[in-house]
Amino acid sequence: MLVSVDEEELSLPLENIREAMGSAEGLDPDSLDGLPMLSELPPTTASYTDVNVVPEHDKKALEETIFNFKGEISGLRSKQRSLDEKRREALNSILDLKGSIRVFCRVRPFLSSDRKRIREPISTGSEKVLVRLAGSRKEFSLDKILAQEATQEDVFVEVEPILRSALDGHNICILAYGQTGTGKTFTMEGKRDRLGIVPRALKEIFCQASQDSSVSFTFSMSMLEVYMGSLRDLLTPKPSGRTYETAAKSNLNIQTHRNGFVEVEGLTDLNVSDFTQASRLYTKGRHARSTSWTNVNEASSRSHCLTRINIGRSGEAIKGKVEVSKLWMVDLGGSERLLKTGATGQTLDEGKAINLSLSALGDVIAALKRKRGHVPYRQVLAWCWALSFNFSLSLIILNAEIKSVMIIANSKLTQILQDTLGDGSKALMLVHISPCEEDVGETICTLNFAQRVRAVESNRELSEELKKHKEKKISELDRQRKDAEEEWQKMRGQIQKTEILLHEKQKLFSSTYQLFDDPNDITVGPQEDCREVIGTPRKAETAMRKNNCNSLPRFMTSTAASRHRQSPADVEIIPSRARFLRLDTRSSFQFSGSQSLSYSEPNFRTVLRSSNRISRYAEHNTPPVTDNPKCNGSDTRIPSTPRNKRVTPSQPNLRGTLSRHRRRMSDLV
Ligand SMILES: Nc1ncnc2c1ncn2[C@@H]1O[C@H](COP(=O)(O)OP(=O)(O)OP(=O)(O)O)[C@@H](O)[C@H]1O
Repeated sequence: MLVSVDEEELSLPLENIREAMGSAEGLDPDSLDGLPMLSELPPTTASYTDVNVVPEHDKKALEETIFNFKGEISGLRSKQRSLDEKRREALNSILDLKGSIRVFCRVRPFLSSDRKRIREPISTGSEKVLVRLAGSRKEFSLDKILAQEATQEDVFVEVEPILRSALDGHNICILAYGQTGTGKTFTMEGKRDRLGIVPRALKEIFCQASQDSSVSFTFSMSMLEVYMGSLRDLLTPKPSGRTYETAAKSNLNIQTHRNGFVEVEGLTDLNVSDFTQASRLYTKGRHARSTSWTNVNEASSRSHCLTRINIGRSGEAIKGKVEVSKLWMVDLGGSERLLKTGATGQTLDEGKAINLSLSALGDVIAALKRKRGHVPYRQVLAWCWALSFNFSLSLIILNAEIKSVMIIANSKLTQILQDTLGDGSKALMLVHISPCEEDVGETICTLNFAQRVRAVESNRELSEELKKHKEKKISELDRQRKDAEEEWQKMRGQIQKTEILLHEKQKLFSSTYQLFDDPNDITVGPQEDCREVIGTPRKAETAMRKNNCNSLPRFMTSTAASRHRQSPADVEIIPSRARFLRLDTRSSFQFSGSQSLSYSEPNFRTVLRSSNRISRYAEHNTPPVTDNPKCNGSDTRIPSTPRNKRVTPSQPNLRGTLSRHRRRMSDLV
């Protein structure tokens, strides 16, 4: 057998050859597409009489290239980590400067059922809302106003930075507050074609997590509802023989650990590894809530619905520690003015329950903003016991007990949220208002509440000079954050490209020298585009490895006997020890590590072709390297979820029933 080889080319690393060939044909040397097939390489001059004889120095060159690629990847990764650190610090400072509890206002557009007047009572600026009422005007300043025209996308853009902060390890709480029918559920859940914050956030966190290979993320999800003092688990499995109603009504206890960590005892907490799973659970939770709505009269707008994502972070970037943070997304019950409505009985109790819990929430947030020593998470509880005592003195024990049970239960909302409203956490409250004249009274109540939550900072109105200074600082930090993010993305692109080259070399090395992939080795291809597969990086990596492994033809994968010969210890030392492996361990199908070999023997040609096809197959099956893939939950398509499993709002016919249930208290007068 005669193989002709250019001896000089044998010592050239593959990328040099590629570069030379690429530039000769006007190709981008970085691109793998358009590379000539090995079979197309021109014949060379040197010749060997036996195919099994491959110069040792060529093997060394290949090993060195692999070694260098690994070094390059680890250097890039460490740069990426420090950039991520910079980005996190900048983002955190921005959020702190803007305020750790921010209040936005969204104005609902007019609905076809609304009576529209020529002169609208609400006018908006970027941070101000003006309300006209009987000849007087009242102005409210908030952090951001989302006018009637604001789309779901506009809302999500404002929420995005705080989500990033959740992945960075902070406890986060996003709350939708407002009068019944002003669009809280629309903002949080959305509609099929206009997804709300929760489904977008689920998509965004998995997408962002899949891009960060320096941290390993784990996610789990829970959903519950607070209705008239009972906590209802919305993801509990339905036990056979019991209606969901009975199963879900189990009253759960809240536990506060010494370190301040709050846990709802017995609450279903399910691991989720990708967006599809999470959205499936979210749909289940929403339906559970819907079911109870149809069965329990008036429960629709009389409850708070809470979705929690627990985020676990571990890995090199956080020095081997495991950190857990929480993201709460809350659709609060509708606030009502009880005196105006003149409601009685159950409706009055529900209204009181919601208003009390909302007022307790306002107290807690206001206290936190004032950075008071005592935060009244349980203030309502103390009050309730005093009330109960007084009443018992007056021998109205029964009445007092009923009231105290209700009040205790209502404070549960603030108890559950206490570790996401305290130090180091960040909260965003989206207050919703109606554009209608007849709702102006309730609109003012809502905006007063919003002002109260924001009161302390706005009372300390900064001077113009200080305001400018603050804005300058924020934009400077924002630039730093964006620069770090851009650099990080570039690094990511470089890592992906180097990983592809490394992977090719490793494959070439294994196929040539019959060594097998080291399971602990960096043998990943490019990271998958999160728009196609949204999962945790670890999962994506595993899938990629499997894919790579399966892409080898059978004769190139290890047999039981060869695995036995090649102990794991041998495999682990590919870069250092493999170069000393004897040539006689190679099979007759092996060829030199350098792809500059030309050949004339037909069998050899077949092997080379199949090897080349493998590499091309791998390229086609790995998603393209995107320099800056956009995660933004704005892409509302959910490609991989079957139609019947997609996140959808409540069924229209059910919605019809619900809207009848949604008795507006103002209509009861
Ligand atoms: N920004 C918006 N754009 C279009 N439609 C909206 C918007 N906001 C609310 N709506 C519509 O207004 C109606 C009431 O909204 P929604 O049910 O979200 O109110 P809510 O505040 O959640 O009420 P409740 O307190 O009873 O739960 C729905 O039909 C919804 O589609």
